[in-house]
Amino acid sequence: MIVPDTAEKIKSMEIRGAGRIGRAAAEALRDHAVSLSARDPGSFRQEMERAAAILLATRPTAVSLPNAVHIVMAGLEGATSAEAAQAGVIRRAEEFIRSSQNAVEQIAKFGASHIRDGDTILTHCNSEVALGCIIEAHRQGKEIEVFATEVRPRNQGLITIRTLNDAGIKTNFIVDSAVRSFIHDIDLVVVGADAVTVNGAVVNKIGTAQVAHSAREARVNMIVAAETYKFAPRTILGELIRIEERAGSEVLPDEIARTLPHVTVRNPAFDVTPANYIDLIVTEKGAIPPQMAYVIIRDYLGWGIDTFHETFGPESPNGE
Ligand SMILES: O=P(O)(O)OC[C@H]1O[C@H](OP(=O)(O)O)[C@H](O)[C@@H]1O
Repeated sequence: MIVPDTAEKIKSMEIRGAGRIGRAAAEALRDHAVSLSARDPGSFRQEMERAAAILLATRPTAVSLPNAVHIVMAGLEGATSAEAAQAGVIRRAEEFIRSSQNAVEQIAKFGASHIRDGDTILTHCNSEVALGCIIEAHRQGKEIEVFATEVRPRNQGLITIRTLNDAGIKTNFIVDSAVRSFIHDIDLVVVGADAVTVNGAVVNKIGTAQVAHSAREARVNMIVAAETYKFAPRTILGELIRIEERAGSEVLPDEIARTLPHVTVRNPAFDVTPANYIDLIVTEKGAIPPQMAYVIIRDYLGWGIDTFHETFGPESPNGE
C-alpha cells in the first residue's frame, strides 16, 4: 500500500514541492523493496518497476521525481540475488534522501551569500530551497524584507508566509498580479525550480515567467535555487518538459463552471522562464550561470549526449 498511498498524496499535492516529491518517491521505493518477498532478482526487478511506474505517473513536470526514481532503481544493477537487489535499492534510496537534505542545506549557504544586508526579496510559490536561502541570510544577521505572492490557484504562498513569519522575517503578502506594482521596491528575486532544461530555462510555478519579465524590465536580478537533481537529462535530446495542466475546479468551482457552458477554465501549473531572464542558478555544487546547465547534467547527473545514445539508441530522440 505504501507506493499507491504516496502516489495519491503526490497527485493530490498533499506531498508537494519538487524536492519533497523526489524524497517521498525514494522513501516509497525503499519501503516497497523492504516489503517484497520475491525470491529471484528478475521478479524483484519486475515488482520494483511496477512501483516506479505508479510513482512516475503522478505528476509530469518536476524532474526531481524521475531523477530520484532513476537513482534509486540503479540499485538493482548487477544484483545476482533478490537480497542483493533489495539491499541495492535501500542503499540508493537512503543515499538519495541524505544527499537531497544536504543539498538543501548547502544551497541555503550559497544562496544566502548572494543576499545583501538591507535587501528586499521577492519570492513566488513555496520552494524549500529558495526559502532556505532567505532564512539563512536572516540567520546570518542580514536585515531583509520579503514580498511573497499568493500563488493562485493552490495558494502555496500561505505556506511561504507562515514559514517566513515563524522565522521572524518581515514579510509582505501580495496577490500575484501585484508583482509589477511592487517590483521597484525589490532588490532580488529568489525562486525555486521544478525542472531546469539543458539550455538553462527554468520550469517553475505558473507566474514565475511573469515575475521574471517584470524583474528584467526593472533590472532586478533573479536567482533560482535548484538541486542538481532538478536538471532534466532528457532535454539534451530535445525532449520538452511536460507542463502539468490541473483540474479547472482548482480555479473555478464546478457549480459556477456548470452555469457557464461557453467558458473553459485553463489551469497550467507551471511555466517556462528562458535562461536569459535568470542571473544565477544556485545548486549544491555552486552557483552557475543558466547557460552551464549541460555541465551539471553531464558531470553531476552522469548523462552525456553519448551516454543517452548508448542507453536508448540514436533512433530514439525522446530517449524512450
Ligand atoms: O523543491 P522545492 O524548492 O521545495 O520546490 C520547487 C517548486 O515545486 C513547487 O511545485 P508544486 O507546488 O509541487 O506544484 C513550486 O513550483 C516550487 O517552486
